[in-house]
Amino acid sequence: MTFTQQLAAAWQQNDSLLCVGLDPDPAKFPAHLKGRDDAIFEFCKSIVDATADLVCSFKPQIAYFAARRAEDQLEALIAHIHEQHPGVPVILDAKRGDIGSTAEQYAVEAFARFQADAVTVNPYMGRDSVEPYLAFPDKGVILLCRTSNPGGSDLQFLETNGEKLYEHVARLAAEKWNSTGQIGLVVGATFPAEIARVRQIVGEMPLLVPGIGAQGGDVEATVKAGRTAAGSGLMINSSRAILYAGQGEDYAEAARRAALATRAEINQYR
Ligand SMILES: O=c1ccn([C@@H]2O[C@H](COP(=O)(O)O)[C@@H](O)[C@H]2O)c(=O)[nH]1
Repeated sequence: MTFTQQLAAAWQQNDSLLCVGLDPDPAKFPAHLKGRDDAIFEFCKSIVDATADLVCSFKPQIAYFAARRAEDQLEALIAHIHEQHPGVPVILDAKRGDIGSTAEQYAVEAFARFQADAVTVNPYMGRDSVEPYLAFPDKGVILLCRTSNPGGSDLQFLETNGEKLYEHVARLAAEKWNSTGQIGLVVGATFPAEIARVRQIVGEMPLLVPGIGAQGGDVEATVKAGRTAAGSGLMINSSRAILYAGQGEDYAEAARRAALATRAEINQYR
């Protein structure tokens, strides 16, 4: 099954457009996990097991694992998701971007080493920097388009040939680079008008939308701007607001409650 097919099945199976982001920060872990060698894996595994029936995808952010020399725990976590929750696709948030020969190695890292179903990629270096990921035909490639951070406007809002750079990225992705149907785009929930514009340009293409929860993006505006005619098309990411909904030993139950509430809020506007 391809990433796109898996995602469509998860949208339906779990009645969910929610993507839970796995950004494990040991400083925020409950006391009973602190000091354990496998704390990152254990923390994320409990969150995954408590929310897997409520999400359309999981999105581990590689920096949180690499910063702690915990890539082995990331590998184990993704393997756990595939074994225990096989319908839920994993998007590795790595935001890679480099010349083709190096991109080939990044693609192997994401898809062969970590066994991710999709990876985030920075398209700034152009088509040949994206192609090595597309050589893995079952995998998704999610390009940064209009990011959720305020500084994203510094470059993404520059005018080029009568349109903004993020619009150009969306158009390139939809009209020139996506002949295999593997591409999706990142568009921040903090900019609903731009989500609507991107949806206009790219048709039904899946959009990964971070920025609700801790970054304050408006759920109603996000869903209304980005949903497809079928009421899906979105992976709306929330990381900190779900992961750290509780601080005690019952943190996974608190995460489940937060995920349930977020899914319900999203579904209200589909
Ligand atoms: O434009 C972007 C692209 C990626 N991210 C990532 O999403 C999560 C957001 O975490 P929250 O805790 O829900 O704010 C994080 O991993 C970012 O690296 C983004 O926020 N914006």
